[in-house]
Amino acid sequence: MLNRFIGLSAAIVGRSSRSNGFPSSSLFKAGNPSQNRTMSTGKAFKVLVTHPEVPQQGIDLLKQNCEVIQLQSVPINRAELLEKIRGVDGVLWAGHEPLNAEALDAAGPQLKSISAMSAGIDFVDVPELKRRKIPLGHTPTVLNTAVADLAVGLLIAASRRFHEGRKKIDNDQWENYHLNWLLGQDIRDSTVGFYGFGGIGQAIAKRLSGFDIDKVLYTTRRRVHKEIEEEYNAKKVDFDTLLADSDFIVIASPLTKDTQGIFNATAFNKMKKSAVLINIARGKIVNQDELYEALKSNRIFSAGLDVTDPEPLSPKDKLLTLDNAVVLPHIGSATNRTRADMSTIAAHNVLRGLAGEPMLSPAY
Ligand SMILES: O=C(O)[C@H](O)CO
Repeated sequence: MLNRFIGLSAAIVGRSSRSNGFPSSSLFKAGNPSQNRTMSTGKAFKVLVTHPEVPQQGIDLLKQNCEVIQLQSVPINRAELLEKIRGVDGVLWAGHEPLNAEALDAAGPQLKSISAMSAGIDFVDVPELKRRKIPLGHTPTVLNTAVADLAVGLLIAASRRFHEGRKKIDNDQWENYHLNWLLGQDIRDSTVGFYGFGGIGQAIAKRLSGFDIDKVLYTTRRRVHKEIEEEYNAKKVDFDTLLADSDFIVIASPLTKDTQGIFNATAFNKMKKSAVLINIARGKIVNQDELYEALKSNRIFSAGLDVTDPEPLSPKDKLLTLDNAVVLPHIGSATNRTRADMSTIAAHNVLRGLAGEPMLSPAY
């Protein structure tokens, strides 16, 4: 029965794809007539949901077929997690708590399906999961638009000095009698460079095409499809060219051992003095001390960061003292609809893994 349900859900996903390739969460709500006709009431599996605030859409989906237990503490209490994970068949892993051998050992050998409720999986010991042949899902794509919207917001805020302007008001330094007061960088006719040009990068490029930018450069391991390059007037370049030629650089790549710390003093020294750096990916891709120096000395113009190293960032962090750094607390995917969709996709991943079928969004 579970197999029949999951097969049907795949068909629903296929039929209902929006432009980002993911379904509307409303199609998966309990009470959807298509589902009710085919759902089993049997609770064949036990699934742990690692966070009490996972949106109901995902929980309802799991509950139709599984016994669901849910952690109760926020922030996640590791001891509670290690206790409640014991004996479960599947896990919807929400949050960035380390998913490693300790957790897998605590679960036991029957564990057969896990999905993160995030796009990034840098908190997962992937080799360990692979070694144990446990499939892992995640939730990319569905958060592209929310993260892209935020990236554009950061790009405007950092290039037009929103943070500094607000501080001027707070400090009673309103000096607009100067003609060159708080002048920023233009977006029109600019070159925007993407470090990483997957779904999120492309969603940002799509939005920026409405800002009359001149061209898009990107640095990735593999070239994107020719049609995508044509759509965004995008050209693949090496890292040094990206740094030297871009007016705006947007970091939109996963954190890996190759990308960790790649935006360092050497990189900043190759950038234009007028360049604006945006990071919506992971804080550790940037060497934050060296970014601080580059911003403080005006070696680059400004930065807009949704992610930092570490997170949470201390309120006393020196980065926050800078006029030319706009810093947000990692809220790229934080919209109601996106969170609901993430829970839905993660629940489908878990169910499919339990059924021994390919996940909707496998992480490997
Ligand atoms: O990776 C993700 O899903 C976002 O950064 C939120 O964690």
